[in-house]
Amino acid sequence: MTTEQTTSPPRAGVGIAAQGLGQSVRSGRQILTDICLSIAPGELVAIIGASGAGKTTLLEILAGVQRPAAGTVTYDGSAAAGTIGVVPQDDIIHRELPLARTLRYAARLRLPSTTGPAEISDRVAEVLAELRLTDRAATPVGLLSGGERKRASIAVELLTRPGVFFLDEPTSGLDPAIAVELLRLLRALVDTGATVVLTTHQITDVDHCDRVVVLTRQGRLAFTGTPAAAREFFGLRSLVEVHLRLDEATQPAEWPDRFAEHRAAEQRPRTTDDADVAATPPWRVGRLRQWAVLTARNTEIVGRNRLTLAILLGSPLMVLGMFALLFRPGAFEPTRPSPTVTVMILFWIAFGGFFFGLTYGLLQICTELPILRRERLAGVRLVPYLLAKVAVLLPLLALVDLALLGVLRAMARLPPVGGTDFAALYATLLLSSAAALALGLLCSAAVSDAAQATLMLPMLCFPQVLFVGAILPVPAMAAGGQWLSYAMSNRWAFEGLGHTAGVERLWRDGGSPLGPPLLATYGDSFSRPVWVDWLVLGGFVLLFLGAAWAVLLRRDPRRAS
Ligand SMILES: Nc1ncnc2c1ncn2[C@@H]1O[C@H](COP(=O)(O)OP(=O)(O)OP(=O)(O)O)[C@@H](O)[C@H]1O
Repeated sequence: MTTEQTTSPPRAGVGIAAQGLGQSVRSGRQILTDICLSIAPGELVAIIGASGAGKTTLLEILAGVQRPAAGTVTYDGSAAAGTIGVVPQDDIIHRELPLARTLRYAARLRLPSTTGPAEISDRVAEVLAELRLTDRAATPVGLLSGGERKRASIAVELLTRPGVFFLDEPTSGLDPAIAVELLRLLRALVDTGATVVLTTHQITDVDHCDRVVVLTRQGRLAFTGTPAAAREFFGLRSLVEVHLRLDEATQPAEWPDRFAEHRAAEQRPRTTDDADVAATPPWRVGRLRQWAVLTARNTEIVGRNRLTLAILLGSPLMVLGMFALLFRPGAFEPTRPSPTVTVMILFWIAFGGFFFGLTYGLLQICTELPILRRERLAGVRLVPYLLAKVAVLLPLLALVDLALLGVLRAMARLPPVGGTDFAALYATLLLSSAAALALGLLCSAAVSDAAQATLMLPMLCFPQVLFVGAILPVPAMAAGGQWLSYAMSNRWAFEGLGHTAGVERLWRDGGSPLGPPLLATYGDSFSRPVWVDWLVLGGFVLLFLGAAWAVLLRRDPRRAS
């Protein structure tokens, strides 16, 4: 296999030293205690231990994904990790795109901005060849086999030629032959100078490694050294029985204590202080380029997923059809208006804009949180990430809002307003959709999965129906309801639409006896200049996007101890 390629600089393996690592969870339970270990540059290392022993936690701390509650990790003697590759357990790259496209986007997000398109193509081709995926380049990621997907996931990280790779259970779920092939691949990476650290449940994987780190069930270090030394230390012919041997201990600290004594007698291992290779300084792609790449990728994902696109555009059209069937024409006819119908038309248009925006945003983030988490490690920032969502979805919303207003006006369900007023109606509806989109993104950032997001939908919609002031006018609400109505973006959209549609004049001066009493009930709901409604709706957009940013920042594992 080709390992060193023409366009890539040689890789420098990174030495890692962990001192006194400890981690605890919210309940206060200690899940890792006083882990001290040293990994030399260019070693292939397996972390093993029973389920729940803390393997993933240790890997994430070593990779800088989690902050330890105690202790330090240094890379070649420095606290800065340089360029590292983290390959999580789940297959977390977008499944819709062909593999080569996925890698191109990943490269544009990870490589320095000065890297030109030809260089990116070369790098992607190199990585595909290195991971023996060249013939799968045009296959959508979702159609790759489990082993190929795992290699694809490694390929994403290989693009930057990191000096150290961390892989969480790379062989889990793979058949033994594919697992061995993957381990050989990792060995080939090590042979090019990289340091590779992985967790595994497959004890046979350890035989392919230079070093094994054994954790007890209590998250203590029972051993670190070569697999042969581990067999000798535990008095085993095969490490397959290592968990049984650990469980024979009468005290949780028995093996860690024995190992501490053994280590004290052993020669001092090569530590990172001895290391002579500096980690590559990390670079970060600029915000604007990140936004452009993410927007292009989102657009391509939406475009390739025809069914999603059909639902995104088709469901508003269905709603539009329902409105056309529900409302008779001529409710805004000045000589014979139907005041109660005008309220309903304006309210349902406002609610339609809100609902489309909300549903567009609600599944956007929660369905790709692991991808975001991974890309955050590669330097992706949250502002470009959120704005790239808006950049793709807002034009679609602009299209459906325009269709909604245009068709209803053409079918005489709206007043025959001129160009300026139509533009004002459109601006109100689009801002309302944008606020709802931002609210959807916020909720999507706050939940853990699509099921929770879907459950939130009624909770978000009900108040935007009840407290908007359409079904029950704001002056007729209880005091609490009146206060709550200020927080409903839909209220400002409904009242803004009503102002531009001229309902006050229509009810007061139109030919319906129902108009004046209705106007008395609604008070001055529609008398505000529409730009005030626009300002408020714009404020909601910023508020919800800001809150989504804050929530995502809080969820960043590197902030948690
Ligand atoms: N955020 C968290 N909150 C509460 N408990 C946690 C959290 N993260 C991990 N744990 C607990 O810490 C322990 C170690 O978890 P970890 O995932 O590191 O173990 P593991 O050895 O990788 O397990 P497995 O082999 O089953 O994947 C487990 O008991 C787990 O339930």
